[in-house]
Amino acid sequence: MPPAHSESILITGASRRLGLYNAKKCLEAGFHVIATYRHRTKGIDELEQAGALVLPVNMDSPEEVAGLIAQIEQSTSSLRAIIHNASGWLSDSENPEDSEPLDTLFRVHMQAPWLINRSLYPLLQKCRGTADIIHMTDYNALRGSIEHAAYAATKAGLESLTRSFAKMYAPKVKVNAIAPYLIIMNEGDHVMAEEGTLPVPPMGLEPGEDVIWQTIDYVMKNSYVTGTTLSVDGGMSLK
Ligand SMILES: NC(=O)C1=CN([C@@H]2O[C@H](COP(=O)(O)OP(=O)(O)OC[C@H]3O[C@@H](n4cnc5c(N)ncnc54)[C@H](OP(=O)(O)O)[C@@H]3O)[C@@H](O)[C@H]2O)C=CC1
Ligand SMILES: Nc1nc2c(c(=O)[nH]1)N=C([C@H](O)[C@@H](O)CO)CN2
Repeated sequence: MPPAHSESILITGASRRLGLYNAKKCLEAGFHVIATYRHRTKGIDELEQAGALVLPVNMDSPEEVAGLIAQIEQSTSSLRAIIHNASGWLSDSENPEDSEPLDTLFRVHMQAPWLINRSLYPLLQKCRGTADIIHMTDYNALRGSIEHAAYAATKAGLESLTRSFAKMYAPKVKVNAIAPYLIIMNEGDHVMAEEGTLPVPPMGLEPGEDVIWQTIDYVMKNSYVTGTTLSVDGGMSLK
């Protein structure tokens, strides 16, 4: 178990890949971790065994988000950081009359962070030093996407909330976004890579999860960075 005095970090969507990796890095750094998941995985078991408080929540449900907030308020007296990592990689619907996945991704990428940041701000204020909110957005948030327009739009909304919360919460709480290009491939990327249709950054593909942890660590250690979106894109913006 981490030291009782260690500060708490809330990270959402910690069941796999980047969320799981960065939750483990927070534990290694000596923080007490509160990790949320939707579907329990071996990774969540590992986090719990390492001393993290693991809490189930579907961020698509405002009622479940309210329940999560209440559980966090009962489990810690302060928060050092909130990392909004939970996200749905959902393709747009073929049906022009269907407003999914826009509705779902609005709730997951914007409404849930909105509710959590505003409700847990008092816990961030009780942090010994400066606290942090970090939003995981995306290289394509402001560029748009042909097949993931709802995903890109709601990530762009989250980037806008980054700047609004940064204005509201300074100087006690810094608020920043991290906008990666492709850090870890998923099914569709492997197909595109094999077909040669996946755009490759000047620094190459798949840098590994640690480049995101390095950015989180930098943001949390820098007392003067707020309201920014930090690109972690291998130079894609140069192309
Ligand atoms: N991987 C990459 O290359 C890139 C990632 N990003 C961003 O970085 C972050 C991490 O990416 P990555 O690890 O690939 O993401 P994944 O899609 O692999 O995992 C997302 C996490 O969010 C959780 N989640 C999804 N929907 C919900 C929901 N409705 N309620 C609660 N939790 C939910 C998932 O839980 P469950 O497993 O239970 O569904 C999972 O733990 C995301 O915000 C992503 O948008 C941005 C650009 C590139
Ligand atoms: N929630 C997720 N968001 C994103 C993912 C992912 O797997 N889950 N993957 C990417 C990659 O950049 C890539 O799949 C885009 O082609 C973007 N966001």
